[in-house]
Amino acid sequence: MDIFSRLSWFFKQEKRAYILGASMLILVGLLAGIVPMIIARVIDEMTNGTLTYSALLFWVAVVAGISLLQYAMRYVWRTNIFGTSAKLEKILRQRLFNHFTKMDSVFYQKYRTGDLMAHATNDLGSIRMVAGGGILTMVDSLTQGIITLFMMFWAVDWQLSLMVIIPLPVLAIAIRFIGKKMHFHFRRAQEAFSSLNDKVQESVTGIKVIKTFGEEELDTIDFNKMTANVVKKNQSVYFYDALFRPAIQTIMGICTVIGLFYGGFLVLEGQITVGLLVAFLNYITRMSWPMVAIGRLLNIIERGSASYDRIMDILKEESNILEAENPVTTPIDGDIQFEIDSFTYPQTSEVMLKNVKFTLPQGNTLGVVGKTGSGKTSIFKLLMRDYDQYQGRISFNGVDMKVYSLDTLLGSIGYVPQDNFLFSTTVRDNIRFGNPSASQEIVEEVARLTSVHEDIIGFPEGYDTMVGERGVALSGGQKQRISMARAIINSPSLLILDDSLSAVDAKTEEAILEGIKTNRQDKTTIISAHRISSVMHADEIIVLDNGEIIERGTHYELLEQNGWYKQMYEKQQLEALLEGGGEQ
Ligand SMILES: Nc1ncnc2c1ncn2[C@@H]1O[C@H](COP(=O)(O)OP(=O)(O)OP(=O)(O)O)[C@@H](O)[C@H]1O
Repeated sequence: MDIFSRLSWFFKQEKRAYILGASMLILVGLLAGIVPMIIARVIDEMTNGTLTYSALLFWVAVVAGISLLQYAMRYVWRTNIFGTSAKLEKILRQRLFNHFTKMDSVFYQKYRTGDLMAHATNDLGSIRMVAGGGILTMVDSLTQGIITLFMMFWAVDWQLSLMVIIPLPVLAIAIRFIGKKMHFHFRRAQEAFSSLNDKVQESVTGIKVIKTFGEEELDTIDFNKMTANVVKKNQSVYFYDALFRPAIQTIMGICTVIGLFYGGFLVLEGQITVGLLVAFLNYITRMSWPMVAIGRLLNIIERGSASYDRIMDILKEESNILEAENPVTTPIDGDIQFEIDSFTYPQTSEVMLKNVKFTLPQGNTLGVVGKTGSGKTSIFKLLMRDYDQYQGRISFNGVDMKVYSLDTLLGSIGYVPQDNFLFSTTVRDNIRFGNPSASQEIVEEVARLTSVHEDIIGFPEGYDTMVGERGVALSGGQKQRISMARAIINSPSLLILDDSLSAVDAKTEEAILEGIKTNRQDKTTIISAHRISSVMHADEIIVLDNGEIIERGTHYELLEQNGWYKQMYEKQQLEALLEGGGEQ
């Protein structure tokens, strides 16, 4: 029941709808409670021989009128209670989504995407059930139970009523027991089903890999095992489900037998009329719903509480990246000063960046090279404030980056990640994602700059071609170049190309770098790459190894240092020659 008080903020906010809905429910219950008494009266008049045609028509009209009235009232309570509960789901979903957009990398490392999706769907659905079906079940069963018991005790016979309700507590206990078992098995069946879902998703996404390894058969066996498991778990649910209704019917049957036996006796004794006995038997059948409802309500509450806890736990999570009190919102520009003494990823112990320091004057280009895992992307993550817990300082134009508002900071940086991601929309909208009102001319201009325009006009529908979630219809190089165009369209003060040229050939790479250079004369660019040709024209190049700068300088200075850079350069030159590309 605690969940109702925890949701009281919502019930207060929507009290009008709930009061109206609950009032209608109570009225429907009251009217339903009257009908058996009308039937009793008609039967008694029949048995007494006092029933006239007009009286019969009158009572039929009354019952029909009650049914119509109930129809209208049921419509009102449904729209009010169920309609309002959908609002709660919407409010929580918005809060959750808003929260997701504010959270930092640490949060996304802690929670798996699949789990977050499940919270945003299943958990919110369970909470909505509390505010909809839960409230309905509680008010309706209480009303129906109280009204029915009242009519049985007051309008029929209290002794007869007492005799009949004796088995009801047994029913309540049985329902609770079976309900608990069902809930337990239902949860296990759900878990099995969600694992099956994950499996299908993974298999479909990785189907190419599965096929190339010839693992279809094993994958199918795996899938069949999981399906069998889902069936097994569901069978347990059906087992208890099969006990549920018969248990209710049996106990209600016992109640009816007692009612008929003792009620018949009272009729013979002349203590109650036949009509009242019929009404009484009708009331007995009406008692089964409140019994069922107790079990159902407890289930709804249990699930809703667990879901509410999970959602609140997520909402309680705070981002480690906090906005400054009075953040600077003027666009960032000027020289970049990157002075990191040390940086360690949260939940790890190894220092990732050690003494990485560089100054990048506005308009210059910095090249970052180094072995895989040497820390190149880590530098970019810090520049984009993915992590704050480092020793050192990063400043733009002498102002600590933490002073800028996050929107300003990130709005001034164009980032092209290694694993470029395209949205499921047209090529055009992907390119102008950061500037939806950009004209076709501007879109084409940046597409030319990143050498992808010719490719796009060759697509079936040109710039209107739809791109799948991961751009399945496009080559890796095309995806890279579209992602680059998307980053460039806003002329960001700082452009970061994180190994973004790896899937394009040497000639295209040269054209793109040349385009960027002429287009971004007074803007700053950082390029990380495994191919030396991507960075050799930079104003400064740093070579990272194990999170430390081991060499730095211009291309020619680095060649003179005769270290890792020179070795890599010569190796790559040789490879290019062997491939027939020769000196670029
Ligand atoms: N979120 C994280 N938590 C813990 N360790 C991380 C995290 N992200 C990266 N690392 C580790 O930091 C190291 C450097 O990774 P980084 O991505 O900066 O390397 P990189 O030089 O960009 O590599 P590559 O050239 O392969 O892209 C790696 O050992 C990686 O495992």
